[in-house]
Amino acid sequence: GNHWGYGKENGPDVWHKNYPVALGSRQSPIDIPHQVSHDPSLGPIVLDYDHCTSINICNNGHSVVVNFDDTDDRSVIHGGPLENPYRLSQFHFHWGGKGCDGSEHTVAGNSYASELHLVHWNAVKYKLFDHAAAAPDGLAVVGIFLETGDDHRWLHTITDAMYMVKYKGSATDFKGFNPKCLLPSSLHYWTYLGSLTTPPLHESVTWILLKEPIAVSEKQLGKFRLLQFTGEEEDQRLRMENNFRPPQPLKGRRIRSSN
Ligand SMILES: CC#CCNS(=O)(=O)c1cc(S(N)(=O)=O)ccc1C(=O)O
Ligand SMILES: [Zn+2]
Repeated sequence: GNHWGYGKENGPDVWHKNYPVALGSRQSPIDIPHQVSHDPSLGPIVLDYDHCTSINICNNGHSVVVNFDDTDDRSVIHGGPLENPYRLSQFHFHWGGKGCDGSEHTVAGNSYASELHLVHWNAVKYKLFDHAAAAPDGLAVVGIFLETGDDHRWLHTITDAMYMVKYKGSATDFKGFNPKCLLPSSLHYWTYLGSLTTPPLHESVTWILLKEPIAVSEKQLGKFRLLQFTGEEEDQRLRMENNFRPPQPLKGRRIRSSN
């Protein structure tokens, strides 16, 4: 059928036909304006990833995803706007085409080359990820902007594995990767209540966007674009790029800044 994607016929502008919440009141991504209210009561965000266990890296036809064992609390984030610890489930990226930007959130109207999303779920309140993913306080996604510059010394482990997951539906072992190595030096952040940026677009995400981008090289970004939206058996070979949803209406929401 007409599965959702990022093309002309199945892209963000028509997602609302199958996912009416696309027109809802807390959709993501958004543009972060110049002036955001600084909330002194917002504490630091804490990422406890020391015992995290990555399992595999896969191409789900929309992005490249690294999945984690989230059967216990070995890697969680807490603090900041969160009332519970949230368990790391997976991380993935959104990016543009050659020379074009591809972040989802924008800052004062400016896009970055790419955006990394670390997806966490509230396993204190919800038994299953899917339950949390549909609950207003179910998910917490940390967003990190990628800008082009020097090579990122740790991103190589991910870009080097991409030739193994070129086609939709492919996966390969990817153990022992700790995403702490992808964090910028500052954990200052913006936070607001939003949604998944892909269908089902559930309004279940507390977004925590780090202000400081990380630098990756054009060469490393180029390896993302070797991935394909399509499966090995499909005759259409669609390069995986521009897999980002544009900013959505703020609809009166408050965005808070940590400091
Ligand atoms: C039910 C359900 C669900 C959502 N799954 S996800 O949170 O891992 C996710 C989150 C996001 S994002 N861009 O909103 O963080 C994108 C894609 C996915 C995904 O299905 O792979
Ligand atoms: Zn995402």
